[in-house]
Amino acid sequence: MKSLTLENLSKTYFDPYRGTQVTAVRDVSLNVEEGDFVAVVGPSGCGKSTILNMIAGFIPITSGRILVGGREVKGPGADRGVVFQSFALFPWKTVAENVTFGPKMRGVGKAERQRIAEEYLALAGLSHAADRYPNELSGGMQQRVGVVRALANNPDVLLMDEPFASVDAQTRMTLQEELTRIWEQRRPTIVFITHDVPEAVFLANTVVVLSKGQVLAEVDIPLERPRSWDRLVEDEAFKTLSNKVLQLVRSA
Ligand SMILES: Nc1ncnc2c1ncn2[C@@H]1O[C@H](COP(=O)(O)OP(=O)(O)OP(=O)(O)O)[C@@H](O)[C@H]1O
Repeated sequence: MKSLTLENLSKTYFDPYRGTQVTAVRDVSLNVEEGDFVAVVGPSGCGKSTILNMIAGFIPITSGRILVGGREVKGPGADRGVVFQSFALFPWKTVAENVTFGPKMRGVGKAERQRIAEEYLALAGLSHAADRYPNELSGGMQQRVGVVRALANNPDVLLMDEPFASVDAQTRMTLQEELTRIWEQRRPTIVFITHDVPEAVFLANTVVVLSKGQVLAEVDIPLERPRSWDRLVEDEAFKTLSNKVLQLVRSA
């Protein structure tokens, strides 16, 4: 795992309807320490996905720099793993084969792939589903496979764009608890994008609030770990922090 640094990052799109340039991200600087967990929130259109897509290397940056472990990155790379809300597991591959697809592409041998599958499926509580196919899994299980598939590539930074937005509320809370547990065990460097303020506060060490493409605030979340909804739902510090972030988002 490595640190992630954004230096004066900006992105301008050409809007074909208006025939003008639109600045989606303006001069964003951010430092995510190695092994840190940062959530990014903000109203629709504030530039969250644009920032994540630039970090992933999926879209070119207009100006500024992105550094992973102090080294400037340009374009996509296996050093940055990405988990989206809707992503495709390979339907013709089993869960274990999906998880080890990246290692296989990198030339990792069969025995080692077997070990990786066992390790990561156990991490996600999915050992029993190793030989199933994606269409035999619930939505929540598919999201779990997506998360460990990204982790099995051993990325320096894990980028997550609303990965739990499409599952029901109950499953979503379970996935959030599992992600914090996995983060505590493995300490991947995570940037997690979400609309959902309680989700951001529950998961992260720092919540970054974006407004109109700029960083409005960085809020520290010094809540104890391990975090569970049973405990935090009635926790005064959690409520106070969530309200603080919510007010910032509403003012954004
Ligand atoms: N390909 C594009 N071409 C032109 N404008 C774009 C493009 N992609 C995004 N934008 C504009 O850039 C701004 C930021 O969009 P972005 O999708 O990054 O916001 P967001 O915070 O992720 O929104 P949401 O929460 O709704 O997904 C918006 O004004 C959007 O309309």
